[in-house]
Amino acid sequence: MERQVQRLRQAFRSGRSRPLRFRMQQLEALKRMVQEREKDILAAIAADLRKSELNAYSHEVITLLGEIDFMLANLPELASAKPAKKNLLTMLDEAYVQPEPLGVVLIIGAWNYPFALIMQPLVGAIAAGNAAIVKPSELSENTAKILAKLLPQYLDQDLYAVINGGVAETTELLKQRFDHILYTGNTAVGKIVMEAAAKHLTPVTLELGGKSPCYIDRDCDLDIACRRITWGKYMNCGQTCIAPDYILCEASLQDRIVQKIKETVKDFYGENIKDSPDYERIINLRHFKRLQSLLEGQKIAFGGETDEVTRYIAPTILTDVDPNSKVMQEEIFGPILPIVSVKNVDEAINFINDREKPLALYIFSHNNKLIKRVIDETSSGGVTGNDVIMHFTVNSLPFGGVGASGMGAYHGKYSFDTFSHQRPCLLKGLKGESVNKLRYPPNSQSKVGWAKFFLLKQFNRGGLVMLMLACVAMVAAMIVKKYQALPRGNALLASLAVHRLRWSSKHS
Ligand SMILES: NC(=O)C1=CN([C@@H]2O[C@H](COP(=O)(O)OP(=O)(O)OC[C@H]3O[C@@H](n4cnc5c(N)ncnc54)[C@H](O)[C@@H]3O)[C@@H](O)[C@H]2O)C=CC1
Ligand SMILES: CC(C)=CCC/C(C)=C/CC/C(C)=C/C(=O)O
Repeated sequence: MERQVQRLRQAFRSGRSRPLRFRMQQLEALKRMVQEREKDILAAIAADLRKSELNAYSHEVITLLGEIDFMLANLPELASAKPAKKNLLTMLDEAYVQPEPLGVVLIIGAWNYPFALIMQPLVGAIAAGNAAIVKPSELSENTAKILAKLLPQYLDQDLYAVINGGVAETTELLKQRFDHILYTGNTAVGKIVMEAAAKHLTPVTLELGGKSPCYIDRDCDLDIACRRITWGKYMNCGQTCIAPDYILCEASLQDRIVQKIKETVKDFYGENIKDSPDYERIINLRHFKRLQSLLEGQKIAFGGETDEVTRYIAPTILTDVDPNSKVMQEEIFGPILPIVSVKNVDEAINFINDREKPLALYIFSHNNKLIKRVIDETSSGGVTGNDVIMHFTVNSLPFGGVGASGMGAYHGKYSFDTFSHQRPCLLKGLKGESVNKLRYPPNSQSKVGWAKFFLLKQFNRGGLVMLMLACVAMVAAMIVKKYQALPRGNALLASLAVHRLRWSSKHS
């Protein structure tokens, strides 16, 4: 592994990944890979999650293609140097922020959207000019294999590599030095990743999980709310990091919500859910058993059927759920939807704030003021009002967690920024030493006064133009009069002195 990382580092050092033309070529190649090998990719995802090819395309390919197209269209602008505001001391210099690639980055993916969670960050890493190693989840082994087969066929093999394996291989990989690590997965492993990264002072983006609450207000269209919640909760069999984890509502709404979700499930998946091509399965036996254990002792208002052989768990709703029960202590990550009663929105806000900051928060209400209030008085990675999941699809929004649900963000511009260093550059000429004397020893009260004036004085555009005109006029007048009493440069200081005196009297 050490040699593999070194090989990538050498390729990065050659500078090959930096030119925009190269980055665009690699992104085009990635797009070609997705288009030409679509069937193989969808078949791999389908095999891992018993997902229909149509759903695999909707869940994992559409947003990826959008991300690639965004980068292709915006890369020149994203990668360009951005001029920076200057102060009086650097007025004549060049100041700008130049994004630069970080180096060799590591992307570790999770199994629940095994293709998208590797490919979307990879798009950002390539766009920003890095070399990258990707480590797909071993639990979604078919997708891991197809990534290892296809990526080297389409991308530069010295700059981008796939390493497959489980805990042992990832542990070994994490001993290597990277310039950034983006990890997607559970919080416990997130801590392991961060600890390993700390040994090399490597920055991390942690895309973790958590329990994303969904508050349904009394003043709401329950038909629409329940249809949207049913879609977001049961898609991918509840194995979505931003699925609504549980519902908070007034007790009087509970039965109507159950009834409407029940009807929607029938509309979506038919009478025999097991036969629906749109309903997935639990990834493995460990997770299946974990989910089964969450049902113990609960009041099952709908669903609850399980089948160990096929790892099927029916869309399930639990009512009158005790906030202290097991199902409310851990992220569910399966098709089980608890409803917890609260008296009103104040109690809902307190309920949310009493727990770890979630990855997503959903609020359904006709009342926009109420939605804004819940947003203002809580914290979460992201929010969607009157829908679920959809903020993930807007690539102008940063996607990521806060607190226990993660750190850093990606998607669109934010992916580019995550994998870039914003390098401040100030290019000065070698003239102007008379002004520079102000910062050279020996120091004096007068020099401090001048330094304060130059660095702290705020000019608006008009003020700056007036000051410059005043300086030019004074210098011109002095030249005309052949006024030589002050050495060159000090003439400029003299013109500024008038301003400084006025300013100092206000700020001393
Ligand atoms: N914020 C986000 O964007 C997303 C977050 N998630 C979260 O991920 C979780 C589900 O994923 P997991 O079951 O964790 O997926 P997982 O079991 O696939 O693990 C994630 C990655 O960590 C690696 N890994 C596992 N144990 C490790 C160890 N001891 N040391 C080093 N590496 C190790 C795995 O090889 C894998 O590549 C949920 O909590 C979910 O909410 C999932 C998808 C997106
Ligand atoms: C057609 C349509 C709008 C599909 C939505 C697809 C979507 C947002 C899937 C979630 C993808 C994802 C990677 C989730 C996660 O991180 O768990």
